[in-house]
Amino acid sequence: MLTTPTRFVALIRIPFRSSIKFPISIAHFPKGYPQKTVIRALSNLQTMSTPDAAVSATVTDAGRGSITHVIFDMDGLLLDTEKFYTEVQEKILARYNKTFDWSLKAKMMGRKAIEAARLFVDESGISDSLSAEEFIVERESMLQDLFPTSDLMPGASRLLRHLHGKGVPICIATGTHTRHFDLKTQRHRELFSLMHHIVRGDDPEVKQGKPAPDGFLAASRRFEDGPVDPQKVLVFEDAPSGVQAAKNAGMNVIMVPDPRLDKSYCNVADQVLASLLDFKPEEWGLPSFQDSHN
Ligand SMILES: O=P(O)(O)OC[C@@H](O)CO
Ligand SMILES: [Mg+2]
Repeated sequence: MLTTPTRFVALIRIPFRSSIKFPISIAHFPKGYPQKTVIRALSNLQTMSTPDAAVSATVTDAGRGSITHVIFDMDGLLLDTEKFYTEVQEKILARYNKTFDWSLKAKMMGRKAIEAARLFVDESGISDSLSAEEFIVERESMLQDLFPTSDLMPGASRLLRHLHGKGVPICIATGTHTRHFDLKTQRHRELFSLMHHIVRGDDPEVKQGKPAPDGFLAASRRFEDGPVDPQKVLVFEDAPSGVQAAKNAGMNVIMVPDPRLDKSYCNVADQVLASLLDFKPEEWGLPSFQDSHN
């Protein structure tokens, strides 16, 4: 169960389909929020439907104002590609009788390739045998055949089509370089054509990779009416570095982490969801879904 810190947070524990009814306990709301805002935020939460388990639902800063633009991360968030990196990195480490664990994975996710590679060889203790550059070359050759088979994450198509259909400007800001982007998205060209624009890891305006805000700030500038007030931007991310990059850009961020990621990495995001299917657009001032996925 993932929770996020208490800053302007109503930390709500609502056990679903359980006999015990916990009272809704409010951490605290900043002074001066109109009573109706607090009540609206709580009533929205009470209508959240998440099956079967108690969930710690959080809504930060209920008066944060409505979202007008949405920026999506790609790997691990829209596309189920992080598993390919894990698989290949495990194979490479096995050659050195080492195992690849999630604490190193958590640091690498979302970063530019060379930055992630340096972390990999250094923290695995193999830099004397394999340089970061050699690791990238070897990893790329192994990923070439995997990337074109990339599947969408649950709820990705539904959310992108919903927001696009309602006229909400959406785009992507990814650490992935162009050559890999084309491979990963080749089965999903029509869906990705709904994006207003796409900022990739090798974009000239992205001087530094996540957790630097460069990619999200460049993405914000390229909307029709950009640059957009960061308070009006909602970012979706799967990686700690990406969440931090969004916060560094002054934006709102929802984290949808791999369930194997230690929850200590999930306490920076404004909201944490188990899946895009659990996202409630109306909580953020965006048009609600007509369907209900569950
Ligand atoms: O920024 P995203 O799309 O997650 O790309 C990360 C990718 O470089 C692999 O971790
Ligand atoms: Mg990602």
